[in-house]
Amino acid sequence: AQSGTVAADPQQYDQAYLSPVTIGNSQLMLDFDTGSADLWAFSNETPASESVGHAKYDSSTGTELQGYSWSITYGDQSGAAGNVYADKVVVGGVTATKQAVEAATSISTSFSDNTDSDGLLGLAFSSINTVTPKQQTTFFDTVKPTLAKALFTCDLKQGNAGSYTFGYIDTSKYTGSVTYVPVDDSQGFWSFTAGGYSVGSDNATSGSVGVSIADTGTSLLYLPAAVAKAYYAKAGGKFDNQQGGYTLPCNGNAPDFNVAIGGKTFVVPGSYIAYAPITSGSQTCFGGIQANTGIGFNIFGDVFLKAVYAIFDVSQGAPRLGFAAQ
Ligand SMILES: O=C(CNCc1ccccc1)Nc1scc(-c2ccccc2)c1C(=O)NCc1ccccc1
Repeated sequence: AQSGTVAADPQQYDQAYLSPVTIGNSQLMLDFDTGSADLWAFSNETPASESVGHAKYDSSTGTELQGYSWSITYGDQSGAAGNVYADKVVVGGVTATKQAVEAATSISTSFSDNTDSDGLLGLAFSSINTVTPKQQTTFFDTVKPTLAKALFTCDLKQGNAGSYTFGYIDTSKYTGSVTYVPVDDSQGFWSFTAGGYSVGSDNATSGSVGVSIADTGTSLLYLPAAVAKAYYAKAGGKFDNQQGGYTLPCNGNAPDFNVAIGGKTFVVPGSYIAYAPITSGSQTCFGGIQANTGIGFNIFGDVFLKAVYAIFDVSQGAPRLGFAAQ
């Protein structure tokens, strides 16, 4: 049975985390993304003008899936599209001999401009893979039958290399016990329900945060507008139309954000929520918590995930998420 681990290296401000992946004879840095289900990469089929500074998948090692194509658009209107190959993919020693690899023939500027990232490795459910005419499986679904345990874990860190494991839980990565919650995979996401929340040392938890997804591909923590408002009221932040979101002082006094999941309270340190100066050297920071307006559910992105050890587990049949303090 297979199992393995791979580093997750943070970009500036932990905007994304990138991991080394071997596809055929190419080595690329991919953004592991539990919020989408396509493994796509810059390739020899990507226009040179769009792939300056990127490592590229050389599709000559793959077997083309004739007539297959893919096209994906994310909530920020970024996206990519292209052709599909079957090729060998190795992640941290775990090998998928015939993995659908989506070679990009067109890519939006936000991906072309981010030269650290050579593509995405989707880890959401394969039900939202965009390949047509026949949907393909994610890397995790492809290797799942060969894994020691049908699960993967994510241990992201603020400003430091974290890791993903496949097939085993690294018990040295967390403290205390793991709290498991049921996952509703009907929309293709790792979706769970979060409970009450509190700000700073207040212990009076309020309201209920509600339906949420665990999304390594999204940088920030998107919460109901009322919860974001309550947080920034205590944090001395404000909604800044020009910045397109909440900002707050970078001065190190941002309160923690506490949220109950499965009856256990998890703490997001205030230092994660003073996310990044709005312009280099500014004393005003863009907030790591933002309103989920227009999204329809909460996104527990990297700002939350780097505060916990997360276990994405389908070993029990029904999918579940495990969270532990780290
Ligand atoms: O799309 C994802 C997961 N992939 C994130 C990603 C990774 C690399 C490059 C681009 C995007 N997650 C989800 S689930 C639902 C949304 C969403 C967000 C805003 C409006 C509507 C839907 C998103 C998403 O787009 N996340 C990325 C993102 C970018 C900008 C602002 C918010 C979120």
